[in-house]
Amino acid sequence: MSAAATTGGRAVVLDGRAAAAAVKADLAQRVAALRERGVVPGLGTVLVGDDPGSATYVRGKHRDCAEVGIASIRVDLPADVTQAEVEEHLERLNADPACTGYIVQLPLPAGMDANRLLELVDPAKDADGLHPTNLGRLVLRVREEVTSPLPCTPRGVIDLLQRHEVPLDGAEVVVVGRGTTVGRSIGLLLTRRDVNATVTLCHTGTRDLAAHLRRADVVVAAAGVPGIVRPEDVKPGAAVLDVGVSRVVDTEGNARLAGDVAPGVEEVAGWLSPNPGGVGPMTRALLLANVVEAAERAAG
Ligand SMILES: Nc1nc2c(c(=O)[nH]1)N[C@@H](CN(C=O)c1ccc(C(=O)N[C@@H](CCC(=O)O)C(=O)O)cc1)CN2
Ligand SMILES: [Mg+2]
Repeated sequence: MSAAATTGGRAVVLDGRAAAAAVKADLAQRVAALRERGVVPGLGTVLVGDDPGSATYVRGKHRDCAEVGIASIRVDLPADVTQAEVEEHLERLNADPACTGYIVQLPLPAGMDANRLLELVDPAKDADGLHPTNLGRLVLRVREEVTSPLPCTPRGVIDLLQRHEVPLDGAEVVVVGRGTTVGRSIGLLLTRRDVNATVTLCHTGTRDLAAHLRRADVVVAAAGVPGIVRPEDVKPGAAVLDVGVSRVVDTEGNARLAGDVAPGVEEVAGWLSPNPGGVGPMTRALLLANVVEAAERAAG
């Protein structure tokens, strides 16, 4: 990406909206080519309960699908649906030829066994790249091309860094947070031989987070803890990606969303992916990429 927008501080913005638009423009052409061959990629979403954030993200996914020509299948279920009923819906999506990929929106209501549901997704239709078979393939394939779906947010983080030519070969990457969608798997991608970074995964049990952050060339902040990455802990010139998001209520009772990166980091970092406008749009774009790639593989 050539235009080097800045954050108002010294850091160059890792602009996820612009990068996602480029990814989607490429996908739209590939979808058109598939459609010419009679293949229509279709994304299914399974949303359980009434979490407003999750509902917004799912709506956004279907808007994205319409933008690139992917068909949409929505399964919206009430919060009191049983585990067995959700599992039946997944079996239906597994069997439905119109659905070439699908996701189970996370988090699920308390009491639901999310891991069991993720394991029920047909690995060939696993648009989130979170099925154990696909994560296992990533573990095995350190050198050769991975031809199974990859986790969307980690893929988006690396794509965003590479588009801005942030050096990763031999770089010290510190990931903060060990959640399912980012922290647990991003090291598997960053340590593949074609990327070749060194990765430290920090979490709530890490004794001295600041010491890890201070030597990082790249920080991936995905803890969901507002402001956990402070300017005084960032190495000058480092790349910082603000992935985590939390809802905070200020002293006047107004709710707002807050990222994991504290104000002032833009004065120290060399690159900064903002929140919003950084990794979030890339997560959505790479989800579409997984759907298109699955349809291309199925079409042969
Ligand atoms: N099954 C999944 N569940 C969840 C995932 C996931 O990848 N798969 N990630 C998050 C939620 N998420 C997608 O599902 C997601 C969150 C936020 C954004 C985003 O683009 N955010 C914007 C800001 C909000 C907005 O403008 O609407 C941004 O960062 O600019 C995309 C995807 C947890 N669950
Ligand atoms: Mg973002």
